[in-house]
Amino acid sequence: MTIQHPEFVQEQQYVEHAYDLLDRGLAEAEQNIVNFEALHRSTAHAMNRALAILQNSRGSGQLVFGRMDRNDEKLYIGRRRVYDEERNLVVVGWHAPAAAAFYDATPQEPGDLTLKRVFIEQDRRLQRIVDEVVRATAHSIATSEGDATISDALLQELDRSRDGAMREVVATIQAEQFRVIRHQSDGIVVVQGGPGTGKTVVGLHRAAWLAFNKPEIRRRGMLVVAPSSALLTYFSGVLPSLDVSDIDQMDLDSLYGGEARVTATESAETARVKGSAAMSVLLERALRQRIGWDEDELVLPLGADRIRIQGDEIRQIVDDVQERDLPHNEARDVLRQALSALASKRHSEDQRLQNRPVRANEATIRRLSAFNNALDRLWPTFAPEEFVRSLYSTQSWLTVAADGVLTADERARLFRSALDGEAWTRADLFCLDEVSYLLNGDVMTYGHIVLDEAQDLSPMEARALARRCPSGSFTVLGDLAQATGVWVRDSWDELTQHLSVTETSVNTLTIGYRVPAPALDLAARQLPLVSSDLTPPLSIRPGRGEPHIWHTSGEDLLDDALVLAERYREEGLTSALIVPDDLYDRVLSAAADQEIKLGDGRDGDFSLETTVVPASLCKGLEFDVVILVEPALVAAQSVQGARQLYVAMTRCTQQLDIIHSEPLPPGFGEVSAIDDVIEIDAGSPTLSELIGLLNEDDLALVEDLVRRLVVPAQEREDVAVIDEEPVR
Ligand SMILES: Nc1ncnc2c1ncn2[C@@H]1O[C@H](COP(=O)(O)OP(=O)(O)OP(=O)(O)O)[C@@H](O)[C@H]1O
Repeated sequence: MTIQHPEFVQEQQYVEHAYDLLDRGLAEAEQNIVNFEALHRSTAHAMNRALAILQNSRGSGQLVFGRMDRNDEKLYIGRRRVYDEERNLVVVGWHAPAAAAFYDATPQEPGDLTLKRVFIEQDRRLQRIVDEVVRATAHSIATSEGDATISDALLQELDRSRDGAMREVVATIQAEQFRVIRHQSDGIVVVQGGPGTGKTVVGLHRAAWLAFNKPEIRRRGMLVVAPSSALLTYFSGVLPSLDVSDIDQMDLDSLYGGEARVTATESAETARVKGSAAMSVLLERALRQRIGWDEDELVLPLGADRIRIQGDEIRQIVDDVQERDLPHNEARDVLRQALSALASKRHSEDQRLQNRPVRANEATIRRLSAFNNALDRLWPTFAPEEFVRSLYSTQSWLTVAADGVLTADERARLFRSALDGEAWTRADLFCLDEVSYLLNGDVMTYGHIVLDEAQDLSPMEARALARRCPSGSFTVLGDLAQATGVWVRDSWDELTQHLSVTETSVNTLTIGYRVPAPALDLAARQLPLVSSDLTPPLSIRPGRGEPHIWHTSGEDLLDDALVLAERYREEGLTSALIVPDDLYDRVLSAAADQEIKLGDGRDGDFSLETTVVPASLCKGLEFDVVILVEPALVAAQSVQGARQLYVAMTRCTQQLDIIHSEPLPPGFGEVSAIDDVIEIDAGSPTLSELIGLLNEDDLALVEDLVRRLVVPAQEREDVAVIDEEPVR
C-alpha cells in the first residue's frame, strides 16, 4: 500500500490553479492579438511570435516542479513565471534570483530552507511529492556518513526512455551544475567533464539563464554552436522549451556565410596545417603580397595630355593606407580616393603651369580605365574563394607566404593543382572565413557564444568564433579526453588563447548522469591508452547491467546487429547502431533489404526507434541502447582510435552492446577472461538446445551446479545477465 503525501490534495490544487492561470492568460493574449491584428497588421508578426513562445512554454515539461519554504515564506518554482489576476506571483521562474536557493539546497547543505519539495507530474496530475530537505531531518543527514543522496526526481528523469531529442531539465538541475549555469564571469567559462556529466545541459541552461538575467548580453545577441548538424538537431528544442527562442543556434560549418560548402574530407595532417594558427599569418601575408607598386611611374592618359605619378609617391600612399589597418576592401576605397586626389592635383598643377584649363576632377579620373587597371594591379579585389583557390594552386606565391611559418612539408600539403576544382573541406572553410574577414572585416557579432564539444576546435575555428564575439564572453563545453580529431590538448589554455584574452575559469563536472556504471567501466579501459591521468566521471546509475559482447562472422555482422536492434525495439527501447563510417551505407542497405526502417543519424533523423550513426558523428548524442559495431574498425578510422571508442561506448543510458567479427582492439584484451562480461558466439546453439543434448547424469550435475551458483549470483549486483539465446 502506498501512503499519500499529507499535502497531496492541496499541492495538486495549487498546480491546477497555476495551469489554469496560464491557460487563461494565453487565451486572453490570443484574443488580444486577434483584436490587435485587425488594426495593426505591421506589428502583428512580432506579437504572434511572442505568443508562439508563450504557447511553447505550455507545451512541454512541468509548469510547477518545486516548492521551497524558509521561515514564513513559501515559493513555488516552475519552468516559467505565473501571476494571478491581482499580479501576485504564483510561480517563480527557475532562472529568477529568488529560485537560486532551491538549486543550491541539498540534504547535506540545506542553507536556510526548511523545505525543498519536488513535484513529479504527468499531464497536470501529480504523481509523487518528494520532500528533499526538511529542517528536522537535514541536520541528521548532514552529519551522517555517506555520499550525496541522489534525488528520486532526478533518478526518475534519468530513467525516462530517450526519444531522440534532448529536453530541458530545470526541475532536476543539480547544485554542482547550477553553480556553473549562473557563473558570473564575463570572460570564458569552460565546463569540463566526462561523458554524460551534463555539459550540454549546463551550457543550454546557462544560455537561457543569461538571456533572462543579463539583458545587455541578450540585446547584443547570443549564439549556440554545435560541431555537427546532427547534434544541433538533437538539442535544438531545449532553448525554445525554456522560453528563449531568440538565441541563434548553428552548426560549425554554417558559420562561414560565403559560397563554399564542405564537400570533401582530407588527411589529418593536412587538416592540422590548415587549422593551425600559423595559417592566419600565412593568409595575411599572402594578401599583403598582392598589394604594392613596383613600377617607376603611373601614366594616366587624358585625351592628348598625360598625368604622371612617380612610383615613390604611390608607394607612400600604399604605406599610409596600410598603416591604418583597415579591411582590405575598405582600404582599397581609401587608396582609390587618395590616388585619384593626387592625380587630380597633379593634373590641375600641370594645367595651371601651362595656362590650360583643368579638364578632369577626381571623379573623372576614377572613371578612367587606365586608373582602374592600375588600381587592380596595385590593390586587387578578390572573392575569398577565388583568393584561396588561386593561392593553393600557385607554388611561388605559397612559398613566399609560408616562408618561416610552415615547413616545406607542411606547405606541400596546401598545394593543389587548379584542376582539382572546388572541393572544399571544413578546414578550408575557416581559411575562407579568415580571408573574408581580412577582405571585408564585417561579420555578425554576438554578446555571448556557447560552444558545445569544443575540445575538437582548431585554432582557426576558434579565431572565427572570436571574431563573432568581440566581448570575449564564452561558455566552452567539452571534455579533453573526448578529443578525437587532430587537436588533442592537455589543457584548455591551448584553445582559449585563440578565443579571447579575457579571464578563463575552468569548472569541472564530476557526476555522470547518462552512462550506466558497467558500461562506463568498460569504456574507461580506453583511457589509459590515451593518457595516464584521465579519469572517467562517477556514474550514478546501474542501467540494465553489464555490457553484452557478441561475436559473429564478418558475413553475419550487420544482419546480427540489426537483429539486436529489433530486439530492443520490441522492448520499447530506442537504440543506435554506431558503426564505422565505412560500413554506414552497407548498414542502410542491409536494413532496406530486410524492410527495417532506420533513422539516418547523419541527417539528424532521430525520430525512429532505431538510428544508425557513423562513429565520427556520435559525439554528444545519446540513446537508451547503443550497439557498437566492429570496434576495431571504429578505432582504426580515427587518428585517435581509443578516444573515438571511448566516445562511442558512452552514448547509452541503459545498455551497451558490442558486436564484432574482427578481434577486439586494445583495451578489450582481457574482456573475455573476465567473468562479468560474457562473450557469446552468435553461431553457437542456444542454452536450451545444449541442455537437450545432455544425458541424465550430466543433467543432474548441471542442475546441482546451477543451484549452487544461483544464490551468490543473485546476491551480487554486478553479474551480467545475458539472454540465453544467441543473436540468431
Ligand atoms: N540535472 C539533470 N537532471 C536530469 N537529467 C540530466 C541532468 N544533468 C544531465 N542530465 C541528462 O544526462 C544526459 C547527459 O547530459 P549531456 O548530454 O548534457 O552530457 P554531456 O556532458 O554534454 O555529455 P557528452 O560529453 O557525451 O557530450 C542527458 O540526457 C541529460 O538530459
